[in-house]
Amino acid sequence: MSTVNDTATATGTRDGAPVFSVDGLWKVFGPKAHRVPGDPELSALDPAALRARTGCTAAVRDVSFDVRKGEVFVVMGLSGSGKSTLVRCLTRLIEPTAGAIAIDGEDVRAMDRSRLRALRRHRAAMVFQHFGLLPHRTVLDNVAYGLEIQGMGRSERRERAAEVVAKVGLEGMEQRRPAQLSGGQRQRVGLARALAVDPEVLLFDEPFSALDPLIRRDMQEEVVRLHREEGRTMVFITHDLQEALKLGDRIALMRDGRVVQLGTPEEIVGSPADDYVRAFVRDVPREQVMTVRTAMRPAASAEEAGRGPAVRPDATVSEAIEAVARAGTSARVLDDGRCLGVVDSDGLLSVVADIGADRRAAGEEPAGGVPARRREPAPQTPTTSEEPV
Ligand SMILES: Nc1ncnc2c1ncn2[C@@H]1O[C@H](COP(=O)(O)OP(=O)(O)OP(=O)(O)O)[C@@H](O)[C@H]1O
Repeated sequence: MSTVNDTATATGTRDGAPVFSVDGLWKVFGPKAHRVPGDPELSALDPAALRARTGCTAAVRDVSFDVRKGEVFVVMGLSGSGKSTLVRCLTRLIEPTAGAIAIDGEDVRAMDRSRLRALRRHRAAMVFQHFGLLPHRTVLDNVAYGLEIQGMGRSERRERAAEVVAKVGLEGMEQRRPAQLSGGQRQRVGLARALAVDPEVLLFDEPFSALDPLIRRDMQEEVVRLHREEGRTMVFITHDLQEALKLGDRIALMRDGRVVQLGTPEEIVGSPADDYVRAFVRDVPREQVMTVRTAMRPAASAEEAGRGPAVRPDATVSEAIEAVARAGTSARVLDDGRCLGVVDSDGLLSVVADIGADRRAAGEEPAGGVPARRREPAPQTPTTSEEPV
C-alpha cells in the first residue's frame, strides 16, 4: 500500500551526518539591510513594522537547521514565507545578510568565486520550476550540458547523459528538442541534467508546481524512487502540504521568514507547534501520516504479545487499521522480530480522531491507554521470521 510518508519510513536515514548546516541565517532585502540582524529592537519587529520603519524585508529570519545526509528535507510555507530565498542562500545564489552556512563542514560564506562555482556545479545542483532548458539543444545535449561545463569530453559526457536520460524514463527521446516535449517530460530533462553531474545534494525549487496533477504525482514518485534507490540528499521547496508530507523525511515549515516548526511529517501533524501549524495541518488524513508507534500500547500479557497479525513500528495507522480489521484482533508491533507492543482498534481510532493528544502531551493517558512518559517496550517475544505489514 502506498502511503503519504513512505519515503521517510522506508529510507531510515534520519540519523545521518549533516550535509548542510545552517546557523542563525538572515537575509534582509532593502537599505542598510545588515543592521537588522544585529539590532535586537529591529529584529524583533514584525514584517510590516520592519518595512515601515526601515524599508527592509526580512525574507529569512534567524533560521537554523541541518540537512542530514540521505534525507529529503522539505522547506514548506505559503507564498512569500521565504522558502526560495532560504534555499538560494545555501549556495549563495542569494548572498546571506548574517549567519553561518557550512557544507560538509566547509564554510560556504568564506568560499571564493571558483569554490562557489564548484559548489553549484558539482556539489549542490538545482532543479528549477521553469526547467531552464536550452531550446535549440536536444534532450541528450541538454542533459550533457552540466558535464560540458565541467570540461568532460564529448563521448564520455554523451554516454553519461544517455544513462541518466534512461534513469528518468526518457529513453527514446534523446534527440527531441524541449519544444517537442510535454511539461512533465521537460521537468524530467531538468531533473536528469541535475542528476548527470552526480551532485551530493539536489535542490528543488517548486519543480512540479506548474505540472498538472497526474504528471505531478508521477514526478513525485520519480523523486521517491530516486531517493530510495540512490539515497541522494535532497532539499525540496514546496507550498503544497500533501507534497511535503509525501516526500519529506523532515519538513521545515516557514512563516514570515522564520521556521515555525521543524520535524517529521508525523511530528508536524501529530504535535503541531502552534495554532498556525495546527490550522495548516487540520485537514490532513492523520491515518496516512501517523505511525503505529503513536497508537501502540504494551501487550497486556505474553499471550496477547504472541497473537494477531504483525505490523512494523513505522507502518501507518491506515495500514494497521487494515491489518486489525482483517484479523478481527489486535496486531503485534514487530521490529526485527522483537515485539514492541500491540495496537488495537481503540488505539488506532484515537489517533485518527486525535483524541488524547492533549493528555498525551501532558504525559497522561494517550491513544491506546498508555502513559506517554512510560511507553516502554512490551515483554520481549522470541524472534520470528514473519514479515510484518
Ligand atoms: N530581491 C528582493 N528584494 C526585495 N524583497 C524580496 C526580494 N526577493 C524576495 N523578496 C521578499 O522576500 C520575501 C520572501 O520571498 P521568497 O521568494 O523567498 O518567498 P517564497 O516562500 O519562496 O514565495 P513563493 O512561494 O511565492 O515563491 C517576500 O516578502 C518577497 O517579497
